[in-house]
Amino acid sequence: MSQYLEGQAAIITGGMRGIGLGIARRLHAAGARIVIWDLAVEGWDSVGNGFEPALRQAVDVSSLSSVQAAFAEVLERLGQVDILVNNAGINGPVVPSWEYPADAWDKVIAIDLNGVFYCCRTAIAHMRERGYGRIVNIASMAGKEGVQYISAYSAAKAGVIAFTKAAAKELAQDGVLLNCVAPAMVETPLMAEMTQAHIDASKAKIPMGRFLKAEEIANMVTWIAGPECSFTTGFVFDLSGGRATY
Ligand SMILES: NC(=O)c1ccc[n+]([C@@H]2O[C@H](COP(=O)([O-])OP(=O)(O)OC[C@H]3O[C@@H](n4cnc5c(N)ncnc54)[C@H](O)[C@@H]3O)[C@@H](O)[C@H]2O)c1
Ligand SMILES: CC(C)C1=CC=C(C(=O)O)[C@@H](O)[C@H]1O
Repeated sequence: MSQYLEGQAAIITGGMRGIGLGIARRLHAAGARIVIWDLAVEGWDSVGNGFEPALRQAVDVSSLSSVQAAFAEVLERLGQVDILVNNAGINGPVVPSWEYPADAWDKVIAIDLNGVFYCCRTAIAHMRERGYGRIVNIASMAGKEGVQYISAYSAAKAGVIAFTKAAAKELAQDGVLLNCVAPAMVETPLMAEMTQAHIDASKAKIPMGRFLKAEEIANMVTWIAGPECSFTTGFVFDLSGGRATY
């Protein structure tokens, strides 16, 4: 029996660690050829990570030219892109919005929102031509609810959700499906940037009473990224342990 994503080519941004690495590992196990995009891609540990990507590229998703150059190389090397997972992201300062430094705000929006747009814009042209594509954007519960003291992050993730819905409607008849996932907290280096008080408060909101695991996101993303997800586009799939039921 063939694997779910046999032979498909998948780009995962921010794939060197954390949630992105978990998604890359799971898509690889489903048969996909993996392209890792991250700011730095040295020091890949094939044994520890459990697989070898087809390609690793140093890409800054907040730079359209960096994204376009890397995408062109992927097409040269792999011939196609079936799946794009926009996972790269940063948190930024944990401060009240009226004290939020403007340059830090711009950086969070540049990576967490503009980066998703740049990668989608670049991949969509190719996917439309082929009449097939699956894009999964990693948003956050913070984008649905708005979380205090991380206003730029919350705004960027809300933007990712709205962008996904808008573009999904534009592409609904082209075979290119865009969806988001909205995870609650996962224990990664990004979470460690929050204050302990915020981490505790976030956990307290989760009826299941525990943090989410990267593997749980990866399992959901794998289905959304494949052909069995055929009549759902522009949707926000929650991973919230019962926190969000709307
Ligand atoms: N950890 C959580 O609790 C949580 C919850 C919900 C959503 N998310 C989202 O999941 C995604 C991954 O988060 P994580 O916890 O694994 O974070 P992480 O910090 O562990 O990993 C993020 C990766 O993105 C890369 N990256 C950062 N800026 C980049 C750029 N400009 N270009 C390319 N790569 C860049 C980093 O180098 C890193 O490898 C993020 O979008 C985050 O917002 C995380
Ligand atoms: C910044 C990041 C680790 C983050 C903050 C808040 C969350 C929440 O659920 O309230 C998380 O989902 C996560 O995105």
